[in-house]
Parts: sequence; structure tokens; C-alpha cells
Amino acid sequence: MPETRALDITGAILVGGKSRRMGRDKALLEFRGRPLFERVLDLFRESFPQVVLVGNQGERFEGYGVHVLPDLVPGSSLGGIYTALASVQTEWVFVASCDLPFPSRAVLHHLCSLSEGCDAVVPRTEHGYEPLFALYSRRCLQPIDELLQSGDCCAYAWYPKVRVREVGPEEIAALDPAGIAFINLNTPEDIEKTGETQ
Ligand SMILES: Nc1nc2c(ncn2[C@@H]2O[C@H](COP(=O)(O)OP(=O)(O)OP(=O)(O)O)[C@@H](O)[C@H]2O)c(=O)[nH]1
Repeated sequence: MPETRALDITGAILVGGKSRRMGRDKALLEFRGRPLFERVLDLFRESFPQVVLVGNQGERFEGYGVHVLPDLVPGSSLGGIYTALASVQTEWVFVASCDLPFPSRAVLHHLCSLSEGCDAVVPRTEHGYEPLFALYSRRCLQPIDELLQSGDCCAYAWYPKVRVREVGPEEIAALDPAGIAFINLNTPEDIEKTGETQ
């Protein structure tokens, strides 16, 4: 959408996980006839002027015409967020996990509309923060770096160090009434269960 494309945002999809619970690469896992990560890729391509993937073994994504950033700090999704923020030219990065079958355009656009006066815009549902579908500015880089250097890789433990705009459960429910925006697929059972959704 034009108002989001005009913003200084890169879309970054994290594709560097080990997929241990799934037993095979989640990003390229076939879900309803297409590799799973393409659902976020499509949404990002229509929303942001530039899109990158973050993770090692970039050759997996040959043919997509999208730049792959190798992990600067491998081993955690927070390391992936760090790599994205440290590598892109834009002031903001919208980060998403690769395993979201129903990423929400409405939630994405709402988060992007709230960036004024803060350093991060993060959804929070009744299950807690959703750090892997959130908007971060480059000002988050230093506190993330400090946390990683301390040996902690919790994706949201550094939030108290920056100005976070939380988008709470009621706001999210209005944008995602079916409650599917943050479903992610971790196990073969999740695929079976989610196959029946929508
Ligand atoms: N770039 C990058 N992304 C990661 C890394 N670890 C996890 N991710 C991504 O973070 C998102 C959530 O990952 P998880 O489901 O928590 O972890 P996973 O390693 O993919 O799966 P499990 O091995 O089953 O825990 C996915 O998009 C992963 O690809 C990493 O070390 N580097």
C-alpha cells in the first residue's frame, strides 16, 4: 500500500532457524501447494520497497531474486533481527518469522502507521509479545547487541531499553478477528491442525 511503501522500511524474513521440531526446513516446507515462507514474501513485496531474507545457506533461495543476508550472530532469532538491523540501509526493519501461514496485511499496516516517536512497534496478544512480526528501528541495534554479548538471546528482553509502542490484544483483535495472524507452524501436527483453518 502506498503509505507504507513510502516509509523507510525494509522487510526482513528470518529463514535461519534449525526447524528441529518440524524435522525439515520450515521456510521451504510445502503448505497448501507453496513453500511456506512465500506467504510472508508476497505480503512484504507488496508492502515494502525492499525485502531481504536473513539466514545462512542462502543458496536455498536461488531463483527468488531476493537478497539473503548471512547471520552475523548465528543461533537465534534475535541474532537474525540484529543482522537485519545492522545490514540494511533503511531506518526501519519489519521483521517476520518465515513460518506464518496467515500473516496479516491489516496488522502490518497498522504497526507501520504507529512508528512516530518510538523505536519499536510490537504486537502483544494474550499470549504475550509477538517479536517476530514487529517493526524495529536501527536505534534497537545497540541494546540488542548488548544483550547478545551478555549471552542472552531472548527476542524481547531488551525492550525496556527502547521506546516500545505495544499494540495490545484489543487492537489486534479488531484487525485480526479470526485470531490467525500469529499462528506459526512448528511441528508436523501444527500443519495438520492448521490445514483445517480458513
Ligand atoms: N536468521 C536466523 N533466523 C533464525 C535463527 N533461529 C531461528 N530463526 C528464525 O526465527 C523464526 C522462529 O524460529 P523458531 O521456530 O523459534 O526456531 P527454529 O530453529 O526455526 O525451529 P526449532 O528448531 O524447532 O526451534 C523462524 O523464522 C526461524 O527461521 C537464526 O539463528 N538465524
